[in-house]
Amino acid sequence: MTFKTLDDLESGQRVLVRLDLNSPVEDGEVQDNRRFDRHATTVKELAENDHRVVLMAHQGRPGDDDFVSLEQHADILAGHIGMDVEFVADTYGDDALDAIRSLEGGDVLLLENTRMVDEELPEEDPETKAETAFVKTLSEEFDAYVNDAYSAAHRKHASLVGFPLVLPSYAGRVMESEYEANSSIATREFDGDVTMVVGGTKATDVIGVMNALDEKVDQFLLGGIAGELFLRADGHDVGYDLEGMNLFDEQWEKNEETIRNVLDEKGDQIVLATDLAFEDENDERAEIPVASITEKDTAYLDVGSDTVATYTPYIHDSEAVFVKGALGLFEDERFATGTTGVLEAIADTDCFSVVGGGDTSRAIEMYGMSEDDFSHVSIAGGAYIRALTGESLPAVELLQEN
Ligand SMILES: Nc1ncnc2c1ncn2[C@@H]1O[C@H](COP(=O)(O)OP(=O)(O)OP(=O)(O)O)[C@@H](O)[C@H]1O
Ligand SMILES: O=C(O)[C@H](O)COP(=O)(O)O
Repeated sequence: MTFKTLDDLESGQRVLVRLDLNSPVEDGEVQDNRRFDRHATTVKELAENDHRVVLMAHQGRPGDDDFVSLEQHADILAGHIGMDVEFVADTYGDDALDAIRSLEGGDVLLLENTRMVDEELPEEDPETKAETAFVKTLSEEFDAYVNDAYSAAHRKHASLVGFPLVLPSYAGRVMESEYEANSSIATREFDGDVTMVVGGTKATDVIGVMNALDEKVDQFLLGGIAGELFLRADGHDVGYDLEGMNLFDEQWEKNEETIRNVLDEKGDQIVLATDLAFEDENDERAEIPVASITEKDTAYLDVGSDTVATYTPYIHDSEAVFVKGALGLFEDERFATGTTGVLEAIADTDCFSVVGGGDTSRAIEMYGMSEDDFSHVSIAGGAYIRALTGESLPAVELLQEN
């Protein structure tokens, strides 16, 4: 491990901890999710080592519906660690400082949403962030900084890159495990086949992964919105926006040439869906072979069962399988077959497997699978894709320099 961890942290200190508790919010209700459960390990360990633990996190983006206070997050987190989590609706003002100074060893306090601080969001160099009033004021109150927010590590925000320049810094347990697993595709050598399952909504994610990993990966199995755009490039009447949709055509305009080039250059490594699923006149799942599609008149919401049957042998014959992005609208049970079919094929083997993508990894718990069926289930999305493509994660690099 190339950074200091909690094993290196003397007990009984004043510790400022950055988590990523960014969660789905439905009608103002913050939804519990695996991020709370994973970060609870770090928080509990710090409290049990008699530290005065102060937590920072963000929720949503200013102006978005999910941009809310962290008050609910404190209660959800408390439920996961089985301890009180005090909340103060302030980040670095007098209320926050008073709350911080009144803590005793083993206490846990959550500060307000970091994105309510003007200096937090602009992506700036760590040196600039270290000079902000936010970082300078808070860092005076602490002996150490712990960054556990791997899934936000691609952001050059003050709470992520400002503190490591002014406080001794350590990786939390989530940071450790996510870094280890997500960098493994780049750092580990596999004797057998390596397979990547790539889907989801963003063609640029799929293109980035293929361009970065074509030397490492033997086959890319495609699905989702991105997979349909590759089918469109392959000459099929799919991957088009129908009335009222905005999933395909804008991406196609921006990426057509790149998609065609990737398909030409890496075609022997790319496996496309052989059939797709849609909602029939009875609102039920129906499937159609891609070769039989001759009209641009249907919205396809999943890859079909024949595609799963085609993809399964690749997975069974692989030493390592990495997943990024869902193969269908898995949130609707009728269109979960592609995503769950592939995940079950992975679970059936003892290959090294990493499942990533904030939305995709939710499919595991939604459909009764266990995280233990996989080597690692990442809670990161954008950060995971950057790890796979070898792009920098500024907050991780700063921990390594500390
Ligand atoms: N054919 C499809 N039609 C509509 N939605 C789809 C389809 N295929 C996949 N999706 C959607 O793609 C989403 C997952 O893709 P996304 O690009 O968000 O990847 P992720 O890695 O899971 O998330 P993130 O990158 O945001 O962490 C799912 O929520 C799913 O509903
Ligand atoms: O949920 C996430 O992907 C991370 O928390 C990053 O959130 P952001 O994309 O709003 O920076």
